[in-house]
Amino acid sequence: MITTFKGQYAWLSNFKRCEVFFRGAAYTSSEHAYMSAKSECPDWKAFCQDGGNSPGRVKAMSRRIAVRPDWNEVKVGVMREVLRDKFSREPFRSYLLDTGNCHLEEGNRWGDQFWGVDLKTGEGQNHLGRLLMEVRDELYLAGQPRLLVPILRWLRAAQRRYFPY
Ligand SMILES: Nc1nc(O)c(N)c(N[C@@H]2O[C@H](COP(=O)(O)O)[C@@H](O)[C@H]2O)n1
Repeated sequence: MITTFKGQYAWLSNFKRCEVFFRGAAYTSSEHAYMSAKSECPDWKAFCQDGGNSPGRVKAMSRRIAVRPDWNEVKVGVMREVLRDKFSREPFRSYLLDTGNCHLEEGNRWGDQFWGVDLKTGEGQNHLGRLLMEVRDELYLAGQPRLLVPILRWLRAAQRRYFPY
């Protein structure tokens, strides 16, 4: 079970610098790309595309902008799209596949119970970890014979549920 995206698993964090192409633009982390979708304002897009702004600064500034009204409905889809791009490329593709079928969750101390799991309370919906496992399954299943895909998908989900290590 991987329960924190730090140290040897820091590459799973959205704050890890990497190349991401998202909706026609290049970004220097999945956090930059994800945050860019919070607003269609050209100044905001430019701010997110500027690799000189750290992921933490982009996240902090996103609290000060007028976020699109339907953000809560679309944000999981945006994150899925961003992660698919990040992990389509090496070395991240291989790093993710090499985690096998291990359970992934971003344990955190910044109180995020939506994307991760709050280490103080043990509570959290773990949407980031769930999306990472979904993208990993897609990459894994893409290399398998098509006829076996439904069975393998079911087996992987069952294995994660009963043997998360
Ligand atoms: N503060 C902080 N430090 C990190 O190291 C993180 N990985 C994150 N998490 C990311 O923050 C994003 C959520 O932002 P919203 O709450 O949707 O505005 C998401 O990318 C998390 O992975 N935060």
